[in-house]
Amino acid sequence: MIPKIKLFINGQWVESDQTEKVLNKANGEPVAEIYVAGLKEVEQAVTSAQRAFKREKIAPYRRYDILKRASELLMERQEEMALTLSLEVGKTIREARMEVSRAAQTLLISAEESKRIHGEIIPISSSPGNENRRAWTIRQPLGVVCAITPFNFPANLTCHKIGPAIAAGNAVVYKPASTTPIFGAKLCEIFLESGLPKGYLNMVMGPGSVVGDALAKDQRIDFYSFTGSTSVGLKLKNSVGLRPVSLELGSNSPTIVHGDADLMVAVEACTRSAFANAGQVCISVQRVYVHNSIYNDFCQQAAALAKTLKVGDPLDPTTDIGPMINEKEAIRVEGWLQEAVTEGAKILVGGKRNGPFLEPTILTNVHPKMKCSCQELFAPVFNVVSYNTIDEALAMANDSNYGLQAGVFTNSLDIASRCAEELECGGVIINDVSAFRADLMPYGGWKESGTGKEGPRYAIEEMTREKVVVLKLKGK
Ligand SMILES: NC(=O)C1=CN([C@@H]2O[C@H](COP(=O)(O)OP(=O)(O)OC[C@H]3O[C@@H](n4cnc5c(N)ncnc54)[C@H](O)[C@@H]3O)[C@@H](O)[C@H]2O)C=CC1
Ligand SMILES: O=C(O)[C@H](O)CS(=O)(=O)O
Repeated sequence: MIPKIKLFINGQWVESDQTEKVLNKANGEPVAEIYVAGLKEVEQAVTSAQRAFKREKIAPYRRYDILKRASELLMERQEEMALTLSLEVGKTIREARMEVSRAAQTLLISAEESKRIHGEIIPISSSPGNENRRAWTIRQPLGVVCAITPFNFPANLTCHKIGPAIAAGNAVVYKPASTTPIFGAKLCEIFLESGLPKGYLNMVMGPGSVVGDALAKDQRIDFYSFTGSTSVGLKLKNSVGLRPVSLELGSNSPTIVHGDADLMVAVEACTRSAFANAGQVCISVQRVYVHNSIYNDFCQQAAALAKTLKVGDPLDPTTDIGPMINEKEAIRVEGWLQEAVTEGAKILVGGKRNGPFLEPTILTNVHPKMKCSCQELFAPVFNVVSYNTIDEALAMANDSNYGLQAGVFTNSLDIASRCAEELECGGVIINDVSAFRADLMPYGGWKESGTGKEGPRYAIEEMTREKVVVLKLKGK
C-alpha cells in the first residue's frame, strides 16, 4: 500500500478531489499518491498564510529556534529523507544523503541569519538644517512568500526558499514540482514538529500550469521565489506585475581548462561533476573549453574515467549515475545527440539510452550553434572544445544567452583574475568547476539565468524591505 500524501494548509493535512501518483524514477512503479490542489485549496493556502502573518509576528530569536530545530530534525531523519529523494528524483543514494545534509545546513545558515536582520543609523543631522532630527532604517518582512521549486534538488532548493523566508519573518505558500513532492511534504512535518505557528508554512501540490498559474494570479502574495526553467520563470514574471520575484533559472555552464592547469584534477572534477545527478543540475558542467596543448590528453583521460562510471539502480551505493527524471527527457537528449552527430559532432564515449537511463556521454567537434552547446542539456552529457588563446576561451564561454556560473582551471593569477572579471555570469569558480556551490555564498544568474540572489543572507534581503524612520526632536 503506497502512502497518500495530503496538502498542508493552516497546520492541517488536507485532502482534495484529485490525486496523482508519484513514480519511482528508476522503474516507473508508484511510490506515493499525492492529493492535487485545486483552485479552492490554493485559495485556502494563501488565506492561511496571510492570516498567520497578520495574526502573529514570530520574534527573530524564535525563528532561529524553529529553523535550528528543523535542521536537527532533518538530520535525524537523514536516511529516510535520502531514500525519499532517491526514489522520487532518481538520484543515487550517495547523492541523496549529501543533499539532505546540505539542506540541513541551509536551514541552519538561515537560522543564524535570522538573528542578523537589522537596519542602520542614518547621519541625518549632518545634513544642513536637520541638526534636530535623527533617522534610522528598519528591515521588515514582505508578508506572504510563494516558493516554487524544480524537480532536481527538492531538499536543498526548497530549504533555500523556506529557510530564508521564515528567517525573515514571512509566511510561506510552497509548491514543489509535481514529479518530486514527497520530500516537501515531509519537510512540512518537520516544521510542524519544530514549532512553526500554523499557517506560516502551507504546501499545495499539483501541476505548475494549474496550481502555479493560480498562485501567480493571487494578488495577496507579496513575493515569488522561483527556481526552474527560463521559459516558466519568464511566464511567472510576466504574470505577477509589479510584485517582486527572484528567478533562479537555466544555464549551459562553461568551464575553462587552461594549458597550465593540473590536468588530472581538471579531468576528475569536470567528468564527475558533469554526470552528478544525471547532469540535472543547473550549474552542471556542460561546455568544457580546453587549451589545445592538453586537449587530446584531457579527452583521453575524461573518456577513460567516464567508462568506469556505473549507471544503474540509484539505491545501489555503488551506482554513480541514476536515471533522468523521465524517459521523455532522455529521449529529448538522445535526439539532440543524434542531431549533433549529423552536424559533425563526435561521441567520444557514451550516447546510449535505456529507458530513462543515459550513459555518461562526452561530445567533441561541437559547433556553438548545436543544441547540445547553446541550449541547456540538463543531462549526463558534456562537450569538450579546444582553444588557442584565453581570449578565444572567454569569447566562447561568454557566447551564451545564459550566465549562471563558470569554472576556470589555471595556475596563473593573471589568467584567473582576467577570467574572474571578464566571464559574464553570477559566479566564477577558480580551480574548480561551474557546479561548485557553498550554500552560504551569493548564488544567482545573469542574462537568461535569472534575477536575484539566493544563499540565506541574500535571499533574506530580497524577502524583506527597508523603511527609513526620521524623528524630529522638539527643542530649537
Ligand atoms: N538556477 C538554479 O538554481 C536552478 C535552476 N533549475 C532549472 O530548473 C529546470 C528544471 O526543473 P523543472 O522542474 O523541470 O523546471 P520547470 O520550470 O518545468 O518547473 C519548475 C517549477 O515551476 C512549476 N511551474 C510550471 N509551470 C508553471 C507556471 N505556469 N506557473 C508557476 N509555476 C509553474 C513547476 O510545477 C515546478 O514546480 C532547468 O531549467 C534548470 O536549469 C533547476 C535547479 C536550480
Ligand atoms: O543547480 C542546481 O540545481 C542547484 O545548484 C542544486 S544545489 O547544488 O544548489 O542544491
